[in-house]
Amino acid sequence: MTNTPLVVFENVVKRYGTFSAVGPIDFEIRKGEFLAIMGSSGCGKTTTLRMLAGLEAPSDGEIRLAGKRINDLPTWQRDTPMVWQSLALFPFLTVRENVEFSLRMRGIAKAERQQRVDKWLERMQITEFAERNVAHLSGGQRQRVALARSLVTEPEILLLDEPLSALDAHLKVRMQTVLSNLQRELGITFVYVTHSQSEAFSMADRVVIMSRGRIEQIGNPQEIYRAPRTRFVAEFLGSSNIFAGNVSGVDSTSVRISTPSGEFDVAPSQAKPLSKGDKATFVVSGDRVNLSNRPPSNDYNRLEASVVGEEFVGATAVIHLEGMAQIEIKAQKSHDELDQLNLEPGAKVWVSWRPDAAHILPGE
Ligand SMILES: Nc1ncnc2c1ncn2[C@@H]1O[C@H](COP(=O)(O)OP(=O)(O)OP(=O)(O)O)[C@@H](O)[C@H]1O
Repeated sequence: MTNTPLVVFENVVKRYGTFSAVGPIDFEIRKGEFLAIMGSSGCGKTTTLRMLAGLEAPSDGEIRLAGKRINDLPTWQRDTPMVWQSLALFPFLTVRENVEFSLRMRGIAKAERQQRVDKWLERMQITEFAERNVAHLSGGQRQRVALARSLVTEPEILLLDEPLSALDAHLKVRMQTVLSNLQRELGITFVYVTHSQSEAFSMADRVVIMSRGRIEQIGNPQEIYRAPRTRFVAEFLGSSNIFAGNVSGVDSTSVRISTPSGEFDVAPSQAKPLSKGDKATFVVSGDRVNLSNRPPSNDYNRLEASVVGEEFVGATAVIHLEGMAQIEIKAQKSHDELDQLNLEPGAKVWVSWRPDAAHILPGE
């Protein structure tokens, strides 16, 4: 992957009548990267991808591919093939004919077509099904045909719209590995739209998080997970311990924030320098809070809360608590740790955390 932008979205807006579905958005897609676009239903992910594919024209702004404006370039003149969840294979054609299709459309001679199709059938491990009708393949095999059909023209960029969402969990994970390996080996830019945090975070070099047609954050998975920019991103990632208030004091090592649930010290944020009186919102992830039935002996941030209930999540459990001013707190702990505590519903528990376990949301 390089830092050279292959695609640039500049002030791009898509309106349907008076409804603004996307934008304005500004972002770049780097050459050779695996970029995932994620967000909840209706946030504009597919519309963004369709604009890049040429299936929708932007209402405003400019999209550039390799430096050239492509707003009005028809789909068939751009090298931006797309793989959908439905795959859109031709049901009346064989695997070979499906893979060969776009080479035929480009007028490539028969001998070369055959050689390129054979290479891709082999690469996607579907040679043995070459003469079979695609209607008679399993979901995973059809996925491989769809990928071979898109990649046989060796495009610079491949667009994927929820390609794995119809597969069962096991096959999904297997196809994630196929996709990641393929992308790395080929060095082709992948733009991958998904609802799924685990898909986006396990495969992508960078993730774009969208909400209501706008970009909330763009960055690598670790950055986004450790340092969400906005309340939306924090909530989207399931980090539910969110405190909002006003800065009541600042020194070189911490910022004191006064909230309806108490006053807390938070490590200063380089992305958002704060002064007394400013509004501030911070998050503490559930796995970074400590629980105890007695007041903690350290001088960490603390608040008293009562137990609402317990939720089992495999090897850990999430304890739901409620503190002053109805603040909801979630603490994620191992079963061993929880065995030491009284967590009957209604029991009083002390919740504490270190100032550096909290993160100030710079976008709030
Ligand atoms: N052709 C259209 N006419 C009118 N509104 C549209 C059209 N296409 C999309 N929209 C609206 O634009 C918004 C964004 O849609 P889009 O399909 O891009 O969302 P999405 O994030 O991909 O959602 P999902 O994950 O459910 O597919 C939605 O509110 C949708 O209803």
